[in-house]
Amino acid sequence: MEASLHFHGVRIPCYSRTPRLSHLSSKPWLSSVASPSRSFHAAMENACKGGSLRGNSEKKRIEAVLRGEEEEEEEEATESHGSDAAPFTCVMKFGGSSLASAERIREIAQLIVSFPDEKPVVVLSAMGKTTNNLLLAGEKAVSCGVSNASEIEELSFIKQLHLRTVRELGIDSSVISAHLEELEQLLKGIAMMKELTLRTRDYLVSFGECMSTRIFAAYLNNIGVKARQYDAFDIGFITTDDFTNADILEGTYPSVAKRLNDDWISDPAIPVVTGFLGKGSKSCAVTTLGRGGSDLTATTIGKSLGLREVQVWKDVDGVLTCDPSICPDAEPVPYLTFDEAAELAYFGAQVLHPQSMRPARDGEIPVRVKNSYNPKAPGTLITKTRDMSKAVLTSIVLKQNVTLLDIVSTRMLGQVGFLAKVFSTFEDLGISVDVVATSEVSLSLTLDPSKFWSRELIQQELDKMEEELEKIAFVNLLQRRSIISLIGNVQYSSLILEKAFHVLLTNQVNVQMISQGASKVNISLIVNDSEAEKCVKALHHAFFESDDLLVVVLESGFGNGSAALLPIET
Ligand SMILES: Nc1ncnc2c1ncn2[C@@H]1O[C@H](COP(=O)(O)OP(=O)(O)O)[C@@H](O)[C@H]1O
Ligand SMILES: N[C@@H](CC(=O)OP(=O)(O)O)C(=O)O
Repeated sequence: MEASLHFHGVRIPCYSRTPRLSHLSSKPWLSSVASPSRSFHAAMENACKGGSLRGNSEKKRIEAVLRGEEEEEEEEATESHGSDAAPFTCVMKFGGSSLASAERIREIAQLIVSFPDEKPVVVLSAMGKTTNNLLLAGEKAVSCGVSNASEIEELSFIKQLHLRTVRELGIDSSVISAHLEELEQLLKGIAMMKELTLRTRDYLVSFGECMSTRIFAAYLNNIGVKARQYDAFDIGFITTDDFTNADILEGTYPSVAKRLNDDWISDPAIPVVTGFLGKGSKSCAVTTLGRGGSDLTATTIGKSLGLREVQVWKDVDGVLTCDPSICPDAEPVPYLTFDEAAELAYFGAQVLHPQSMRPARDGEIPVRVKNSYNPKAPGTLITKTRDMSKAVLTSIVLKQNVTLLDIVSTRMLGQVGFLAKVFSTFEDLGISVDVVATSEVSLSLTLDPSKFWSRELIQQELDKMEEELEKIAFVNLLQRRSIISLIGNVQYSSLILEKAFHVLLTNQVNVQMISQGASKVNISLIVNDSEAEKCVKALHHAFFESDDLLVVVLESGFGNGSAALLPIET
């Protein structure tokens, strides 16, 4: 007997390759899925010239949106996504780990149709480790010579993975063949130029998401679920021009809502959108939102459409009490607030993109972190508030390889404007500060060089910063430090600190700086890199795995629990 599922009220057969939703529209969808967008081709032609995605008219349109001159259109868009007839219910975002092979893609497609009441917008990352491979291929291309560019190992790997996947899914390879050819041309261009600018790097990695979404949309159509592929840079994702780490601009929200709603109204089909990508507002070139940026794409669409929920599907059972590669016994955390999740992500938990909570918090759109390998697991639900009365510690996060800076004023006590001068130096140099502890004449702070500096320039940037600060202070720069962040309810800070310092003392670790942020969800401890993992393991054991300390782990079942620790009533 043929297995079947119901989706949007329509019965569809599992793994059938015959489209069954033709009554939803008279437009032949598959043909447009199969051909890469024209703007993409135009961009490819420009790639080695460092060209942009669109011509002048597009640039003018973006500028007009940014100036607010398309307000009428924006208002309409906002109205339409707020109405009862809103076509979409949620975003379902799948990361690279969920899309590693044809088999995984089949499972994800089945997972999507197994929620018949959902009308999702699907956001996808690149398949498996494709982004890493694209970056490696780009780096190799810089020095390998034009004649060797086609032989780069990572290029062969990317080609094999994508061609094998389309073959195994029964999709025509034309869906991605133009992209694969143009990717090879781009690598030859990089080899010829012997340089890989940040702008070209973004363009290079965009191939990953552009191909995965085309494959997935074609597969959905093949099994009878009508789908439409979108490149985010073509549907209104407007960003700053900070290549490799761009910020989403406000104009994105109404533009994306309008495009997705309008398309659905004229021809209903599940949108399959590239994660991680945008279009620079000035350059009109492809930008990326920073590693792991598809989470941000998902929450941006969630806010843009005012959806009920954003689901981010990973390869773990939700946000865990610690990075499982450090603590294999880490447990899922059932509930988090946006603030907790944002701190956790910002201070290094790879599971969520650091900026991804911002649109969700602004739009009050709940975010659910789920496991695509274990869909029945409840996952983690992230909302604006949660019952914090019993929550003490939620998660432990480690951020390694940070720089600690001790700055002591050369002037006497009471010097006015010392802190202002220090921070204006950072501002002038474009340096981001993470954790700060201060007295009147001295301060300690941590810098995260990986965020703002290209690797080759770190030392020059640090030297410049020292030179500037030494005009007003004694400066001591300490590298290879780690921030251990204790995320939870800082109302219980004495309990958390008492326990944490007991663990650190037992392990003979000296804390070099401590900071409790105004967010009331994070206490940060700075230790040497070399001791950091040992500390995290010991802290996790004490807070989450041990029952001999003065704690009891509350039931952490989804629905009534919280991953909390409480003092035992004595
Ligand atoms: N606190 C944490 N909770 C859950 N996962 C974490 C945590 N810290 C680090 N991770 C890592 O994050 C990974 C999931 O994030 P990511 O690789 O970005 O997923 P995807 O590519 O599917 O979006 C997990 O495999 C896990 O190893
Ligand atoms: N593919 C991009 C964007 C992304 O979000 O990936 P993932 O969801 O697999 O972390 C990256 O690897 O950074």
